[in-house]
Amino acid sequence: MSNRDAIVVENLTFQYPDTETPVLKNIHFTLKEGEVLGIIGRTGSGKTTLAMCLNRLVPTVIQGNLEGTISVFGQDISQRSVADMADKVGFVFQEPENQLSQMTVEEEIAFGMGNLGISREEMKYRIQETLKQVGLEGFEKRSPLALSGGQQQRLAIASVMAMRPSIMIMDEPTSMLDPRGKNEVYDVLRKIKTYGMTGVIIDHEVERMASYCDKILVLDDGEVIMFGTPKEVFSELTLLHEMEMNAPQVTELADRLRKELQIDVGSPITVEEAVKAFQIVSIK
Ligand SMILES: Nc1ncnc2c1ncn2[C@@H]1O[C@H](COP(=O)(O)OP(=O)(O)OP(=O)(O)O)[C@@H](O)[C@H]1O
Repeated sequence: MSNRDAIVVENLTFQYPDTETPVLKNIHFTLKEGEVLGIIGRTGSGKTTLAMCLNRLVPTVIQGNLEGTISVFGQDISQRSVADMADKVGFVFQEPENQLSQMTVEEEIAFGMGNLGISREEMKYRIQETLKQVGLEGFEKRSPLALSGGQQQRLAIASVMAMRPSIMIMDEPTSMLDPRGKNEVYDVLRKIKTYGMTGVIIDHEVERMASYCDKILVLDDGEVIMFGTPKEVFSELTLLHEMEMNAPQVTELADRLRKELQIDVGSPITVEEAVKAFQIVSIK
């Protein structure tokens, strides 16, 4: 992992024009290049607004009063337009149909690149490359509307990846999908991560986030309540429960085993960690 700061957010406060109080309050965090940040929090806590501040959708398209600074790879983005940010910060939305607008899969991937002035040859190369990365080779001539939900979301991811942004933001990319679709998308995200992608993902899937994310940020009523590794954040069960959130089920189970049966297996956050912890306890 690189030591370069990818995103630095300092004193970020944002208020929509028609609300009485800010929806984001004095937010601070730093994300290193190659890290993936997971943002969690109950509904209305400000997750989407925060994500949209990072690519300037807020406050340039969705307006309001923004204070504080956001730097992307050392550059203050306060004077940038959304178009200006497109090749630096890619955004994948919750509902793929809203993002897909073209007649064929290859046209869909070419569409975003078209705005960046990329040559035809390079576009052809990138279409093949990204289709391979998301497991949609052979689908070039298909209509995006004829794909399954998981395939559509992978196409939406491919069309953002083809623009080669340094940072990918994904706002609940699996919330509209069934378990199979969710698995397909996370399999792709894991693969992309191995290329050193810097990412920000909003999701309610704490099990998947525990193993996928490097850092977790917990938002509540516009404030950062916790920021740390998944282990640090998901070990704070009392705090999470106060905010009506849960840790991964294995962490919840370990907590109940300790409290109700006095069996201490620590605080595993993934099934793999839990299995190891149980092995140690059963050997003892
Ligand atoms: N354009 C807008 N104008 C005024 N208020 C807004 C606007 N968009 C969002 N809000 C309000 O800002 C708060 C934060 O909304 P936001 O969508 O960022 O939260 P969220 O954590 O992403 O929620 P969810 O999990 O439901 O998607 C909410 O109270 C919401 O009603």
